[in-house]
Amino acid sequence: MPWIQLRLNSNKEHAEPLSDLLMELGSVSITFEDGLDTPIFEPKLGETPLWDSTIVVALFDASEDLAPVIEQLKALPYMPSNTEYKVEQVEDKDWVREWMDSFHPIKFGNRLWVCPSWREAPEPDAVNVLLDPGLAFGTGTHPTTALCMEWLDSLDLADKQVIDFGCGSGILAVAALKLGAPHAVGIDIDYQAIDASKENARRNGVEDKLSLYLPEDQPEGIQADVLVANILAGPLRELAPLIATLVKPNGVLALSGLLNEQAEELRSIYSQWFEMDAAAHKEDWSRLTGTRKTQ
Ligand SMILES: C[S@@+](CC[C@H](N)C(=O)[O-])C[C@H]1O[C@@H](n2cnc3c(N)ncnc32)[C@H](O)[C@@H]1O
Repeated sequence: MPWIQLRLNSNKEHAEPLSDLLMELGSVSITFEDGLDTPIFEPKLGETPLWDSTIVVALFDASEDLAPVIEQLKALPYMPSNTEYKVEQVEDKDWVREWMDSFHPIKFGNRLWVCPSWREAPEPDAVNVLLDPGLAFGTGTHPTTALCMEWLDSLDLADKQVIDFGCGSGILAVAALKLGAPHAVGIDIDYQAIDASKENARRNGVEDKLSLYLPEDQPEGIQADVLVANILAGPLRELAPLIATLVKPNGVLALSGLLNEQAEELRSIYSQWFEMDAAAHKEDWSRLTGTRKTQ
């Protein structure tokens, strides 16, 4: 179906009421874009923080006449008189198909591959994780995930219990299981991540070896030989004492999701419980690893 979109500049205060009005006026979807390249890195779950300069983009069926819509917007008391109302044709594409075409197998370290579930594995005898991320984060294309996958690939996971804290699509837990870990626990605050992880474990034939929990359901006293947490600096800072208790003495951990400038602070916090190694970097992102002290 062909589409048109109306694009206009707004701000933090007015973007939401404008969005509500545009939906009432027939828009089928609204997107907010950053008007001034001021990225928001760590929004809380369920929150949609907006930028001081927010571009509102409203999608309409191409048969809609946008002139009366624009007239109603112009009449709003808070709409600046110099607002530009840009009407654009939207190229008609199969967006799911487009995304699927752009997602290719990726190799991490020496033996580990992530293959989209709809593609053939380039090395059938390698350790292949078949993945469909669904609505959850974790395709392997992001540097924070890649840093964790490379670390897992470098470990001998035979006999090792693994915790994937912030499991998203389950990519790290499933990779650990396919690399030989006998059991893994995935924990995430987002139930869509729990669903996606379950499905990816099933797709890879390791569902019997993966236990998944929302944090409130996590059993007391669980501990792992290997813990990987790719969840951004804020939660890693807040959860440090808890994460430390989840790792056995002499167990190892990897922390990812840190910007390079955040690594030193996190390294110092986790040094209370872990002998920390030098950070590894990929683009703007760092990974910290360490070994749990025995006391
Ligand atoms: C960056 S994604 C990582 C997903 C996947 N592990 C990967 O490496 O690609 C972070 C995940 O952590 C989850 N998360 C964020 N804060 C959390 C918390 N306090 N406890 C558990 N999970 C959390 C998010 O819901 C999200 O799925």
